Amino acid sequence: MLKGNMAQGLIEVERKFVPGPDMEERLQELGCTLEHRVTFRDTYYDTSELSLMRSDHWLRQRQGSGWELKCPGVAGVPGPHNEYVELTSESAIVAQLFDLLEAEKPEMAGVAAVLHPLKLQEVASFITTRSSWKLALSEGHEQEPLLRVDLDSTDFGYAVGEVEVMVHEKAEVSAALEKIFSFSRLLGVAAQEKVPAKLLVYLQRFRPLDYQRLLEANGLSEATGD
Ligand SMILES: Cc1ncc(C[n+]2csc(CCOP(=O)(O)OP(=O)(O)OP(=O)(O)O)c2C)c(N)n1
Ligand SMILES: [Mg+2]
Repeated sequence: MLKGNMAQGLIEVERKFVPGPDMEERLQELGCTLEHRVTFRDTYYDTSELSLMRSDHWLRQRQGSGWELKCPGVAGVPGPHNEYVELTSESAIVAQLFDLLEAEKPEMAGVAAVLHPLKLQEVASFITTRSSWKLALSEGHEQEPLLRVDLDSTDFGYAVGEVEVMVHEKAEVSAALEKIFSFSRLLGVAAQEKVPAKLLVYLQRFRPLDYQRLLEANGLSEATGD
């Protein structure tokens, strides 16, 4: 489906966890430094049949950073983590959308211009307040991909953390997973802990019929723990 990831987008390898009350202190003890605190709105789009989400593709516009399409990853390592290719170039996103939705691709268009012809509508919109942490690198390891931790809380009262490494190639995924798992252990995250994405909790609460549809489509039965 996707060819070289270098040109197309980065691979996000991540693991979510339930943040405890003293998580920020714990991160500092473990050598993390605060990068920033930000607040942004995410708006997700799909067809009325949820064609994108049902095939594990997630299209959103994030306030301040533009369009993004997360596509299922390529390494296929099973476990309590996620691996997605993130497309952020509008032309790559548009090309992928037309591919997925089997429509005739226009010569040139931005994502906003193709929403209507592809029958893509807003399905969720919520605000996240995030603190972003990064693990300070030891000397001589400048080449290594950075480990990041985000602590998120949403305007609908859900909090989730994630330990994340971005890599360029499939071959780097397993090393990234090692890092994520060993750091998660230090954070005290239970080995098989599975924590739902903000969007899935949003859909379950506010669009239960859509949520049900998603569950039926791709076995997300454990997504929000019921
Ligand atoms: C059980 C289960 N969980 C998640 C998924 C995938 N999924 C569900 S919603 C979804 C889209 C949202 O992804 P997420 O990482 O939760 O977003 P966020 O942390 O806000 O963005 P970032 O800043 O990291 O880019 C995905 C990939 C799945 N298929 N199954
Ligand atoms: Mg994430």
